[in-house]
Amino acid sequence: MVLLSKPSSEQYTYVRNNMPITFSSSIPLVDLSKPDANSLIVKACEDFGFFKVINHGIPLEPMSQLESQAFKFFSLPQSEKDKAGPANPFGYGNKRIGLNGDVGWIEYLLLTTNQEHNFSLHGNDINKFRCLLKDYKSAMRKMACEILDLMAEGLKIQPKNVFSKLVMDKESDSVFRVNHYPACPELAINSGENLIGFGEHTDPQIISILRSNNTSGFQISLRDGSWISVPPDHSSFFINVGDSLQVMTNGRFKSVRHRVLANGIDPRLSMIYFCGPPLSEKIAPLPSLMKGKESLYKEFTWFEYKNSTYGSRLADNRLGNYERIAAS
Ligand SMILES: C=C1C[C@]23C[C@H]1CC[C@H]2[C@@]12CCC[C@@](C)(C(=O)O1)[C@H]2[C@@H]3C(=O)O
Ligand SMILES: O=C(O)CCC(=O)C(=O)O
Ligand SMILES: [Fe+2]
Repeated sequence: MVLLSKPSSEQYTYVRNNMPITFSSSIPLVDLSKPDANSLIVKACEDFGFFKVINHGIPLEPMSQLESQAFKFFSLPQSEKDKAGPANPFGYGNKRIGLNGDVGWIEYLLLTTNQEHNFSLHGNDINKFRCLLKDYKSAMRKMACEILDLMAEGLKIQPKNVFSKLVMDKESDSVFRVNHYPACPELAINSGENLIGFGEHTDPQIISILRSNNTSGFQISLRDGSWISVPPDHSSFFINVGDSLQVMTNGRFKSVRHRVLANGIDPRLSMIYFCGPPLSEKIAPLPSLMKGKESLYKEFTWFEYKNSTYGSRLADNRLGNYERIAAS
């Protein structure tokens, strides 16, 4: 890894990564139309904290339209995009992620899921963009619930909606994010190098549902600490286990560390639906999963955890502060 300082007025330092990239074919695949989906989901969450979903029943066409609208927004002049910012907490953000100095080769829109945003996205097709966003968000919420119900089924716990009810709740604190990793002509000259687009982290929520265009860059970290690239597939969804689900399963599922490398040649566009519980929800292991064991975590609400994430750096082990040290 070498540090690349951008000349000119940009004071950001990007991490260049020229480690060889390993594409993996071993990423767990869940066919939602098959009866074994529930047990495959559980196995994938235990082994990887990550899986790919096919036969989800969500039509490609509206997703492609939403993708084009998003590309159109990101191709506006910088001054126009900045009018929708800063992403604090919602809106357009550029290069900076979070509040504590993390940067990446990225620009993004951070949006609520239960109300329409009041900032202007762009002139002409604003109604179309809004409409596509609204439909996509409700499709994601529905799919999240289906997956979470299968998860409870696979774990053989009752009621079936223990997880999904948190996302269905009208107070659910879910977030939607559209990420754009632009082409970078300067970088493209040195082929084989990458910039950190989105630095490594775990998602703090229950699960996140990711869909991207056909550009690679997304990587997950395996249990042995190695990184593998996830082959992109614009017609499938990828599910990340988040920190909250790790806690609710008392560590049986582990949240997956992931990151995005930008190759500088092909722009990447991804959309992520982060399934969050209501702010007042206590995040604690489900009694049915404790099997007489102690909780590995101190008790906290989603509000407390979310606040603590805003005080952290992207790569921090945020759950570390909430781990209960076993009495010896
Ligand atoms: C360094 C960051 C950036 C944070 C907050 C803090 C720690 C966790 C990050 C994320 C990661 C997942 C999506 C997001 C929306 C979230 O919920 O947690 C991100 C958020 C942000 O981009 O604002
Ligand atoms: O943009 C992507 O593909 C993933 C980004 C990500 O991990 C996030 O926004 O939390
Ligand atoms: Fe993430």
